[in-house]
Amino acid sequence: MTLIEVDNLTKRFGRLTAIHDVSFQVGDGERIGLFGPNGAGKTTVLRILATLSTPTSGRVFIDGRELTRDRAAVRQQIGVLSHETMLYDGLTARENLQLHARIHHIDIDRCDRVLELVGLRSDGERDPSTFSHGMRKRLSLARALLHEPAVLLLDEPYSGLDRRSMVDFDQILDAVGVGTVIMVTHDFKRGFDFCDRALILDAGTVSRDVSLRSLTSPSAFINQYQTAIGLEDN
Ligand SMILES: Nc1ncnc2c1ncn2[C@@H]1O[C@H](COP(=O)(O)OP(=O)(O)OP(=O)(O)O)[C@@H](O)[C@H]1O
Repeated sequence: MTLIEVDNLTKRFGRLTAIHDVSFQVGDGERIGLFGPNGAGKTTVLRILATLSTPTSGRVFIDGRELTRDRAAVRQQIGVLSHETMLYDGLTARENLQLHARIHHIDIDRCDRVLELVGLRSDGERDPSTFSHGMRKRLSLARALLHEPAVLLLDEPYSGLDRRSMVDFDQILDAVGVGTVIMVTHDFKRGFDFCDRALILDAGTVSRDVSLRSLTSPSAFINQYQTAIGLEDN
């Protein structure tokens, strides 16, 4: 079943066309990686899906609802982990979640449940400013998961994480069981391991749609990536 449908999405910033005529579909339960060189338009696509940016033209449907018309309903369906951790220092980790829960009318009991899920239950009384980068990222993930979204949008979730923390992060996502994930990443190995499919963007368009499950190794994917973005093999 198709959960997300992206139709001919274009976004212009003044005279710059960041993405042009981007179309793809995402099935319920699919994990999609958005790959591409710097400036290819990955974050622009993700921000539109996250309702943080409005497309110049084109449409996005999530579970049959058109994103710009039904923004509030769409927001119920998505959880977003962006570059900025969006945490309030000065509040404890638990209070950060409780504030978010109150604003969005989410059962307050969910806060301890998600703290547990991301392995921070015993750190709930700490101020996140005292957390490591990996812990802050996990707390942000907890916040994104509070309302039990059907779709998780992740912008470079592995950046700044060491190998151990990356593995922990993937294990948390597996344990949480969020069905549908779209992640922007420059990490071929982790993206290959985690995602079912890769969309390779180049200069604002989808250059290639790759089924990762049909490939045997990350290097096979990297070969396809290099061809898709016009890089010669050396
Ligand atoms: N708010 C903005 N105002 C003007 N130009 C923007 C804005 N946001 C993005 N752009 C431009 O749109 C293009 C696509 O940017 P985007 O951030 O989507 O690329 P990206 O693939 O995510 O790149 P990176 O891998 O470097 O994060 C770039 O040329 C960028 O400079």
